[in-house]
Amino acid sequence: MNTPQLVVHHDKELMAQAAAARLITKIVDAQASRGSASVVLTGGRNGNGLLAALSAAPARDAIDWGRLDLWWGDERFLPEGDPDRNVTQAREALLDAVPLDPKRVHAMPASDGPWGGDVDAAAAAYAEELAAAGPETGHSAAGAAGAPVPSFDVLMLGVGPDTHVASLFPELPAVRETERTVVGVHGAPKPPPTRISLTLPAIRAAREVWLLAAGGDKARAAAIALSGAGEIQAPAAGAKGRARTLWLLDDAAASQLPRSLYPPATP
Ligand SMILES: O=C(O)[C@H](O)[C@@H](O)[C@H](O)[C@H](O)COP(=O)(O)O
Repeated sequence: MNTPQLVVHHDKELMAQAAAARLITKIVDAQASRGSASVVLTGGRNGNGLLAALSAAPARDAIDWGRLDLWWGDERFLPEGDPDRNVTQAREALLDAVPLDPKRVHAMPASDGPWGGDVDAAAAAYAEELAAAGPETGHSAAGAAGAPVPSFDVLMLGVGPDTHVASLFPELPAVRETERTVVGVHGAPKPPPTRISLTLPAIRAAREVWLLAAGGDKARAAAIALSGAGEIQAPAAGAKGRARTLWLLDDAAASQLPRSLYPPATP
């Protein structure tokens, strides 16, 4: 598995703008070489900041919005339209302003959807939707194959102060999952307690995984995850892309990284 690369920006606004520019280029290149692109969005302030920066970016419409598939890394299991749902926040930050193909916007189920309050059934349905779209097979750390998921071009993840990514929290059952690609999460320490999440095998099927961490409250998490911690204790440590793993940080989030990692050595 590849070694994470680090890019540190001065502050969170610059990080969001630079990450948005990077994402535009990535999507445009994928569309040029494969006809379409697939991106996995994350919830949280850092992910929404990136979407807002993308919305304001002059090069925004270099993207062919009708040939973009959007998926989610996790969702807060709440009713459709709830302001705390990740998809609601993404729509406000960007999605409502661009001409996406609604069939390619793969929101995770809501708690008032066809599966009602059964989060495990809702998670299984999302796994089926991924399998129907996906040629790739998820790979766990142990190499066991999960159900297929698409070969996402970019999968973004916010990083929590406790090193969680998506809704994979340290030591909880979801982070130990090696077969299923999507799971229901019960008792999450970050509200709301009931969530849907991709698992590490599904995340690791992505070509590129980008971890977004801005702010001093992320400094300890970044230092732990990048210093060889195990993925059960530090889920962010297990989030790696097949071709590339990129940590996008600001100065505050990079402030506790070991000197061997940052700043890079000069020749
Ligand atoms: O639904 C969620 O809550 C998330 O997807 C979660 O994993 C989030 O990305 C991190 O907690 C970072 O959130 P911030 O960027 O707001 O710190």
